[in-house]
Amino acid sequence: MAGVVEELVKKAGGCAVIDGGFATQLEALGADINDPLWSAACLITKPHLIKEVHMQYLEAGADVIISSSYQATIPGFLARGLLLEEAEGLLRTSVQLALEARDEFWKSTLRKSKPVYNRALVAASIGSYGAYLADGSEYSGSYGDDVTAEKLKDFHRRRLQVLATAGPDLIAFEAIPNKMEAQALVELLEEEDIQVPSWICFSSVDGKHLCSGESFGDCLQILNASEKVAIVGVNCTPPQFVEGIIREFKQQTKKAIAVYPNSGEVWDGRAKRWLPVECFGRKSFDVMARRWQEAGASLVGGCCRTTPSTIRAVSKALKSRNDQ
Ligand SMILES: C[S+](C)CC[C@H](N)C(=O)O
Ligand SMILES: N[C@@H](CCS)C(=O)O
Ligand SMILES: [Zn+2]
Repeated sequence: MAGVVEELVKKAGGCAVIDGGFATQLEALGADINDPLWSAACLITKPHLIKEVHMQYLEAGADVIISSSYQATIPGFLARGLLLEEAEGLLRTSVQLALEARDEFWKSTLRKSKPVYNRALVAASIGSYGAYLADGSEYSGSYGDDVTAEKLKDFHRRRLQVLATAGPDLIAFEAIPNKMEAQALVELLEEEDIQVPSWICFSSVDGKHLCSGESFGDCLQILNASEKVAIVGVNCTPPQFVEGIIREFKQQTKKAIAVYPNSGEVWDGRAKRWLPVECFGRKSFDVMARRWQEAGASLVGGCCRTTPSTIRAVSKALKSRNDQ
């Protein structure tokens, strides 16, 4: 584990808390994210809401907050009519807003007599190529025959460079749905010699494979070989699968494991809405978070359709255990 993460996990008593659904909470605050840029549209239209969401997750007890750049891509911003410098500026803004929220929150916490929080880390989010396509392929892993690892590296390269130099503590590659993209990211981290420690989290729809149907074990072998990857895990995956996934990861890797599942609802990529298939709320997350820690996760949080109240419950469950 990278030093900075190791220190945080230790301070958090063995399991650090990641924030919850970022886009979900932006919507709850009134943002319209029905947009090809999804939550990243708010970098243009409503940056104050982005900071507000970060503040709410910090207040809820998050030890790690994830920036608003999941679907912020240079081609996406160019298609919106922005200039290259503007697009790169918005990527930097996404990290800046999270850093500002972290620093302001930490300053206000230090003024309180009994600190119950840790100084949070900021992870710069990088969503998959499928997230950019906005066609549901981040949950199928099917990018078509013309997409190669080289093409994926070229897609990710400049955004990674810009975000890595914007001052985050971590880079968070989120909801990676297939092996080719995992391989491309590991190669890119080496080629660009990125010094900021990374996590790479996969998405899964069946709890046994990546969304593409490929094996976790094969992908973990690729990640295990890279010193640039500090943490591996799953996100935006139904929570009922997470305990089994942690147990499988434990057999396949020595790296720290992060899990931050969604609520169990399923994204309909065509209709662009969540289907309430089986929805787990904060009460279930409270119980499950303890089991995930016992199974070996070092970082636990929530993804889409989880909220600050979910994260408050997770934080309470994990931190109260440490006080015993
Ligand atoms: C994590 S999914 C719900 C993100 C949204 C998707 N990439 C889209 O733009 O439709
Ligand atoms: N960090 C992103 C991940 C979406 S899958 C969010 O929470 O909106
Ligand atoms: Zn998600």
